[in-house]
Amino acid sequence: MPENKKQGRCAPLSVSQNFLTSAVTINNILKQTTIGKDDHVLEIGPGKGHITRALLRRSGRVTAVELDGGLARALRDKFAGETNLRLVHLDFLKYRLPDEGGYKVFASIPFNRTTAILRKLTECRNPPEEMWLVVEEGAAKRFLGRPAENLRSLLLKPYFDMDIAYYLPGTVFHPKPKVDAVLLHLKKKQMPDISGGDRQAYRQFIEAGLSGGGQNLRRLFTPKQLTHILKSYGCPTQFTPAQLLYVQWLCLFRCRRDTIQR
Ligand SMILES: C[S@@+](CC[C@H](N)C(=O)[O-])C[C@H]1O[C@@H](n2cnc3c(N)ncnc32)[C@H](O)[C@@H]1O
Repeated sequence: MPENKKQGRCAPLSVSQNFLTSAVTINNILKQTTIGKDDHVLEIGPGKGHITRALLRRSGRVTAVELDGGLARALRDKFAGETNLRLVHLDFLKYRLPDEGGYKVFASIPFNRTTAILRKLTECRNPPEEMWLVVEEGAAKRFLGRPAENLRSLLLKPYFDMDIAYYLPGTVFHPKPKVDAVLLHLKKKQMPDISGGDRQAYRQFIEAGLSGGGQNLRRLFTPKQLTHILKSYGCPTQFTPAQLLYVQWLCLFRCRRDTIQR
């Protein structure tokens, strides 16, 4: 089922309208970033424009994509004459990201669209150099592979360094959401751990390896190979996929790829 759909319908916009209005909080979280006057920043879901205003002060130019018609109209009025701002009234999932050139993303995004938004940003042809996304704390931990690696964390880690840059209690939002939020930071790796040519094979390896409780992973290697690899890379000999760390998955993938190529 598509991430944003429940019983075939998109979740209503109203379920994710938690606005960050405090200028102090917004400035505190912006201080965690590298955003400066040379940067083009993409904001997803500007809402009432509190973050947009702070981004305009700090960056070179801002593109803000808002789905809600009423908010988009109010933003046009609020920022009339602002030449460094491009406002787009559109579903971000349908927005065409820049094909080339560097850009950064800073956004307090709708929690119910987190995975779809992150996939769009990280799986496109020209991902942002850096992203700071206000997301639900639980979701951020899953992307970081805490407490255990999972499909999403393992597909992100070859290409992005990730960390939690700031913790935001629910009380800083209006209305207060049911969960706490964090500022998730992703930085594109200059040298990805997986080359473009291996991307598809890596994805298939991870998908196969995570299913079947470790049996599928074992079937990809001879028992001798597996014993050797597990020992060399410090993996437990009786493992479940959830016990393996990202670096161990990476080593297993490389061994498998080299065996096939030999
Ligand atoms: C959690 S609110 C945050 C608003 C604002 N950034 C703030 O922090 O005050 C999410 C915003 O994203 C907008 N939004 C929801 N889904 C969207 C989508 N698919 N594309 C663009 N904007 C979306 C909502 O209308 C809302 O303005």
